[in-house]
Amino acid sequence: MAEHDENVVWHPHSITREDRQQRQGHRGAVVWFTGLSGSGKSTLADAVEQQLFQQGVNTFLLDGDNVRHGLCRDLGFSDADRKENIRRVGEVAKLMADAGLLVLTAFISPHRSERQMVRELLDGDQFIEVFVDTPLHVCEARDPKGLYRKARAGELTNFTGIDAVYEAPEQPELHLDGEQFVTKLSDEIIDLLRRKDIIDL
Ligand SMILES: Nc1ncnc2c1ncn2[C@@H]1O[C@H](COP(=O)(O)OS(=O)(=O)O)[C@@H](OP(=O)(O)O)[C@H]1O
Ligand SMILES: Nc1ncnc2c1ncn2[C@@H]1O[C@H](COP(=O)(O)OP(=O)(O)O)[C@@H](O)[C@H]1O
Repeated sequence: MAEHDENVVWHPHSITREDRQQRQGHRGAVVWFTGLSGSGKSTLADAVEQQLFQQGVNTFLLDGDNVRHGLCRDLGFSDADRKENIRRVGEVAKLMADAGLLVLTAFISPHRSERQMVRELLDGDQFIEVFVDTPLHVCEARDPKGLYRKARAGELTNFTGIDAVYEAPEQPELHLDGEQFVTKLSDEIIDLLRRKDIIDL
């Protein structure tokens, strides 16, 4: 892949992130959900987005399943492809957060190094890592898409938690017990966003 071109120069713009935040009444940030397939990332991100949207926050939800139909349709599930998936999503999330949106992302993002890469793309308090910690046996029992069954049957390889690694976050901003009720978990997230002064609802 082509590296950064030294002949391409960054162009400063007159309207700043602060200008946008002032108009919108809240800060731009990225709430980054990570966890096994079936842990509840999409469900939770959707619940949080609904609450925030109804309160007038400008939100956007980037979801692995959806992004892989478009922006990342050329990528599979090798380590290299997952890394590129997260790199692209991280860059898009950053652009959206700079535009003032409260971005929610729901990607397995199994590797610490890639989550760290996204963290470093953003300002310190703009990246909120939420670990949806649901035990593998619970995710496997839920199996809403039948993918664990296929992985166990050997019909699907490189499946996270079965024959591909999931590296749990060591110091996430929020560590959630994914077996609790969705309403309780989404309240915990909204509380954190308030405490961090990202929203003021
Ligand atoms: N091999 C393998 N491993 C894991 N997941 C797989 C695989 N193949 C397909 N799927 C489906 O793709 C969804 C995960 O995509 P992500 O973009 O979130 O993955 S990653 O962050 O790049 O690891 C994931 O969605 P979620 O269940 O919502 O997590 C699966 O439905
Ligand atoms: N907190 C929860 N308690 C019980 N079931 C849940 C919870 N969160 C999600 N689920 C269910 O688990 C399944 C997987 O959730 P999903 O949000 O698709 O996970 P992910 O996006 O991490 O793959 C779905 O059937 C969903 O309804």
